Amino acid sequence: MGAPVLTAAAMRAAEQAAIASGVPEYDLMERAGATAAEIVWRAGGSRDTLVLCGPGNNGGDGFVIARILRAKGVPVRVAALGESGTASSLRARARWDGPVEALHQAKPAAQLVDALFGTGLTRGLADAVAASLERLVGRANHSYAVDLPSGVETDSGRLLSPVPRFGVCIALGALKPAHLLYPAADRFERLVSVDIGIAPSSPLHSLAPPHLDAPASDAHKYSRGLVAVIGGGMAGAGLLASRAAARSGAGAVRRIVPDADGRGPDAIITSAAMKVADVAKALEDKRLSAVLAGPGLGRDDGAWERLEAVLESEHRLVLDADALTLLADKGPDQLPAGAILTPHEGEFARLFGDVPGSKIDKALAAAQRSRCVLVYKGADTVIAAPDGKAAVASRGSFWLSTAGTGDVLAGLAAGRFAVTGDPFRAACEAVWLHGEAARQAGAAFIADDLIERLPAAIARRL
Ligand SMILES: NC(=O)C1=CN([C@@H]2O[C@H](COP(=O)(O)OP(=O)(O)OC[C@H]3O[C@@H](n4cnc5c(N)ncnc54)[C@H](OP(=O)(O)O)[C@@H]3O)[C@@H](O)[C@H]2O)[C@@H](O)CC1
Ligand SMILES: [K+]
Repeated sequence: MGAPVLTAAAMRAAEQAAIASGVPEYDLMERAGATAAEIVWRAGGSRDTLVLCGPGNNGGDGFVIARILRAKGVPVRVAALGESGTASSLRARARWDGPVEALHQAKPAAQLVDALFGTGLTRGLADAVAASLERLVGRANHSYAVDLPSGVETDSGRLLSPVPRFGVCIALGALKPAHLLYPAADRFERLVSVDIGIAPSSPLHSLAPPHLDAPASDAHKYSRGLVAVIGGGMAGAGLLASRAAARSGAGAVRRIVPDADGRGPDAIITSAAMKVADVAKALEDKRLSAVLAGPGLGRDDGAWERLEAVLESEHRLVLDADALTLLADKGPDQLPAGAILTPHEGEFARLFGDVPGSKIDKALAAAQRSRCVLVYKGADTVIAAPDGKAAVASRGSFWLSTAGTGDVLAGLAAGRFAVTGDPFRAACEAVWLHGEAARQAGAAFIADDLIERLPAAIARRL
């Protein structure tokens, strides 16, 4: 499992649990401030520093940071937004024995620490405050956001007012959704998560590198998983998916297509299934461990009939692309429980409509409603299971925004589903391997390049 991700409310509950177990709230603030100060000091030594402090506990952290940096000999100034309004922040402010400037009058410094707002932000910053923050971050050579960049909504990652881009974001105690969801996740270059002595637990995690197994000594192609990819008119997309499935660690891949076109590597068996009855017959093979439908399937009546045969087959299913569009048209109630669905934003909206909440909330609601594992794709990808657990993959390569990468992901998901038999685990493994293949491929790659990188990505996790 990756690092736990806590909403603002879950974070408050974790904080309350720590307080109930005997750790005073102010001790948490001192720990948070000391840990953040250590990070700033290690990177910046005695650079001229300006700390911006807000009215709540985020601001309290800022006063602790300022005090500790100053004690280390760092030239520190503090600029505050109004008075401190919580018991702990008042205490932290009282221990700062330097002057406090008004935010709008503060002069820039080489190093800027933003402790204006954290998880308690309830609305966008006033224009003048947002402008001061933008000006001071823009003039600093090094900038740090304490817990969150001020202006981002903790649970959704939305920007409630303009937010400048920071060098480092120091997540206190646990990750929050805004550390992983865009656009907030793009408001800092580097994310550091620090322990402040609370024990966060959550059904929501950042996506962790998977632990994969090499085949056992008695493995054979069927025991390792036989994948069928149901193709249609657009052979290329189905081929990309088939080739990704073939390099996913599964034992064998069959392409079931209208015409035996002779394309693809020799290791992939292509069977011609002209009629729906032929598709249904091909799906009668009990050795099939997972079936993928969608990439290149088409959207005409013939495609729908082939998809119906897939839905009736009772295999483990991965549904992507055209399959999702067809299901959105024909009625999402026909979504087969237990499948993996891999919609991008448009497909998600067509299938489930306007679901309220953050991207994580939307994915979880859709998973619950469909009783499927959702891989809600994008620059941030949310993998959600019907039982309420979710993983968020973020901060990967933006070069993945190119044709065919979705087909590769779908093929990978089918392959890993065939190997593991567990849809959530398979989806997490597929998303991680996809991201790792992109990382290895570097820049300006095409979807085919990702497939070539999959064996090395898998080898890293054995
Ligand atoms: N959880 C933990 O374990 C620990 C948490 N810690 C730290 O506490 C932080 C959370 O602190 P917090 O709850 O006091 O909220 P915070 O972000 O400081 O702001 C709230 C204040 O701002 C106000 N306000 C809101 N929006 C506004 C706006 N647009 N413009 C102007 N004002 C606005 C709001 O008042 P309101 O007007 O909404 O009534 C309230 O006064 C967290 O991020 C972390 O840094 C650590 O110290 C230790 C352990
Ligand atoms: K902040």
